[in-house]
Amino acid sequence: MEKVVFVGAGSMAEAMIQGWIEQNVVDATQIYITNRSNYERLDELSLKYGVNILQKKEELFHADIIVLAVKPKDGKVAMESISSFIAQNTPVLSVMAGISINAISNLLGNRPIARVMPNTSATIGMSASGVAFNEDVNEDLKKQYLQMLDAIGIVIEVEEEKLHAVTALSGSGPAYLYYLLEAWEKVGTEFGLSKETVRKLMVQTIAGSAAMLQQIKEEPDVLRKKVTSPGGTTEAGIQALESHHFNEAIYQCIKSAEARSRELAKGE
Ligand SMILES: NC(=O)C1=CN([C@@H]2O[C@H](COP(=O)(O)OP(=O)(O)OC[C@H]3O[C@@H](n4cnc5c(N)ncnc54)[C@H](OP(=O)(O)O)[C@@H]3O)[C@@H](O)[C@H]2O)C=CC1
Ligand SMILES: O=C(O)[C@@H]1CCC=N1
Repeated sequence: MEKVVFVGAGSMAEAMIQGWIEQNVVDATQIYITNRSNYERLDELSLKYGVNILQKKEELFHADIIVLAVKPKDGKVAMESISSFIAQNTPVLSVMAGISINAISNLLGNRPIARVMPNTSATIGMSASGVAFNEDVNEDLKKQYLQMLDAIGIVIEVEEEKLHAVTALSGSGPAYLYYLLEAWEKVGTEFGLSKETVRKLMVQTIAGSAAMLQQIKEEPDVLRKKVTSPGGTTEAGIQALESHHFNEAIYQCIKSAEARSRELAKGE
């Protein structure tokens, strides 16, 4: 991989750039970035990671891979602006939520396309990514794509249709956990603990629970029951979650996010 061009240099692009550089997947000198108008951001990333700023669109002709990392609403304009500058077979990797492979090939022509749904934990090599490929991605390229995605976390190949669900679950997932932590910090400080103490306790609680699920191959409900003493504190807590319709809230959360991904796919 000689030249990787990011079209859109926002937070997801930065997460991937940082992950790829730190995991030695792509050298900073091989990465080129471009934005619509935020040149300060390009300077910032260039200074921080040593990546190159794309000077003119003609340079896209020499790209080995183009990463589309603009917001879904900007996808059409961004693709139209590069379509006449990219070589016939240059592979495209898109992280745009909801924008289908079909929509991408309609604007950029038939070519190898990977649609990826990473999450921001790519920054530290901990993304949980889903990926779908079109039929123009041959086995060698698929291997290369999977290696790149593996370097920023774990990656699971799914049917394209299922990327809506992946987006709603693991794409948005970090935000749900941060939101939960915000709520824990609010209540913990109401009980007189400092925010720092609650943060330390609960971040370790999240990390420990995730590690338990990974290392001790037991179902979440089995692990939950081991925490829950009859008539104890956890039972009281879970009962409160149930009476406040926790399951329904989570169901609606994922359903709304999945539905929004489908709307984005229709350009709404
Ligand atoms: N953030 C997340 O957790 C995740 C995001 N995604 C997906 O990643 C994509 C990017 O999201 P995110 O990084 O958060 O968004 P940001 O808003 O942080 O970044 C988008 C970037 O795209 C640039 N841009 C917009 N229009 C164009 C254009 N026409 N040509 C070139 N660059 C352009 C913007 O530059 P300027 O400021 O100059 O307009 C901006 O730097 C989205 O499609 C999202 O669905 C996927 C998984 C997780
Ligand atoms: O909120 C969004 O649309 C993007 C997709 C997944 C995470 N962030």
